[in-house]
Amino acid sequence: MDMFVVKGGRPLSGRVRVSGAKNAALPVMAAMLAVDGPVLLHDVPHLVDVRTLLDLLSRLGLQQERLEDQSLRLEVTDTDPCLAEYDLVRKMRASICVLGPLLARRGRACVSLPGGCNIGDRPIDLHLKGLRALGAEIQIERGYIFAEAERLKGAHIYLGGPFGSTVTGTCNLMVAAALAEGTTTIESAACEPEVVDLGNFLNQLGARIKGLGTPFLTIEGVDRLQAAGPEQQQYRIIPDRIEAATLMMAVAMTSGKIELENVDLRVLTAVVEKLRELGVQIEEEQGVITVCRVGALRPTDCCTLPYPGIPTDVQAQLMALLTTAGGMSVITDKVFPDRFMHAPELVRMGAHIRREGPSAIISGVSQLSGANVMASDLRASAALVIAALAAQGESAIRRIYHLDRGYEQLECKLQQLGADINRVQETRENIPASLLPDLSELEQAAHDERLRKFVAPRPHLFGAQAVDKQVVDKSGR
Ligand SMILES: CC(=O)N[C@H]1[C@@H](OP(=O)(O)OP(=O)(O)OC[C@H]2O[C@@H](n3ccc(=O)[nH]c3=O)[C@H](O)[C@@H]2O)O[C@H](CO)[C@@H](O)[C@@H]1O
Ligand SMILES: C=C(OP(=O)(O)O)C(=O)O
Repeated sequence: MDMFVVKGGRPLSGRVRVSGAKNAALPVMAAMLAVDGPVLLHDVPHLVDVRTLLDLLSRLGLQQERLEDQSLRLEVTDTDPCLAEYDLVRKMRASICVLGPLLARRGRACVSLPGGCNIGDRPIDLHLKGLRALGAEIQIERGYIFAEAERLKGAHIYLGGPFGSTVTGTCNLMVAAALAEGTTTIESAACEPEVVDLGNFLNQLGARIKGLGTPFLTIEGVDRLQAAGPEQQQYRIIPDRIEAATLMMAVAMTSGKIELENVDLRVLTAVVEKLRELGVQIEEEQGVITVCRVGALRPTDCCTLPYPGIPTDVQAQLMALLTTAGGMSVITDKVFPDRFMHAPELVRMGAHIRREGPSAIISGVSQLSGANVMASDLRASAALVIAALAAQGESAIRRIYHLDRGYEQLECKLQQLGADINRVQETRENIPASLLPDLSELEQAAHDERLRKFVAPRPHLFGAQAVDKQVVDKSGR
């Protein structure tokens, strides 16, 4: 397993390009199961999630070819398979996006219940409700969804759940409805730019989806999805707004100045407004975004919401940033109210964070300090990286395989911006000495009255007297 070793305290500066969006690329790739003929996708990032989905899609009869660095040619060559096995599906949430295309194009699907980041409850009841409304027979047995339909039929679907709509659910239903007989209307559809990207992709291949980017979609079913000519055979994935926001927060936290290419600020309004409120300058000139922090960070209150609100996928990074804002901030996650696994890790670095239900109350400190920390999910990993870049001293961030699911070469991009961050194997030898207090340090501590009580139970360091005292205290005398 790999980990990052980060030496904090260097302001970021320079220019990098943001990659294509993971959460747009994955549903588009899955939708290819419903498409006849080849399509060349551009700006598909090199990510573990992309590789996992390609593995799954190849077992479902999709042939793939990486052409130039970021381009991927996909084409269905076998329409028989319909089984998406647990071993692959458990690794990522977006694998549930094969359900709609398989059902619509092949009439049957057997898909394991999906995995993904451990960020709270992630049911799929809305996906199933929508597919049932389109006429699918669905059962769940032994952890698998068994779905069947001769030809799906258009229907009216209300997709509102307790926390708003569903992103991957809307993706599944859009593909299913695109090939259904008749017209489907989806009320309370997700408006996220990644959903719009999938809709644009399907429309380019002959689908008739109207209302993209609004909560009310009208989808007129067609018989097939296929490129009408060479121009329609190519599609470019949108830039990753979450990666862009993460880099903006990294520069804000390290007081640097960077330039970002391949960013669409129009889909980042809520994030940009919030960062400006905190004291971050964000300007666009000729397609390049300049980000720099001016003065001390100000505290704020904020709430994650479905698009166009602040995305839950930047909540962890924003929390890292607010740990050093001067004053009290409150973050509430209205999409995943339990998505706070990063908070105790930030506390290891000296942050003051208290959890209150779906909120975290952050009391800003002047400086974080490097520590051993553990990534628990994709965006939590990014939050720890940001915090480590600004902390005093070195940090070791374990379990960065979570980060590799969704950030393309993040450490290389940060190195390009001047950060001292390295990927090393997770072994004891690779942990910075400053994070492994050695015996001589403890010996020194023994001479320091204030620290002595913390390390007293080591007989060979502190002598028999200290040990005796322990025994006496434990026995209650
Ligand atoms: C691969 C991908 O695109 N992942 C994103 C997608 O996940 P994903 O599509 O899994 O998230 P959803 O939009 O479905 O979930 C949003 C909320 O709806 C609830 N819900 C969802 C489905 C359902 O059937 N019933 C239900 O109650 C969930 O528990 C959650 O509280 O959107 C999330 C919310 O923007 C992001 O954090 C993820 O990065
Ligand atoms: C939560 C995320 O991914 P997934 O839905 O694949 O778990 C994410 O991209 O932040």
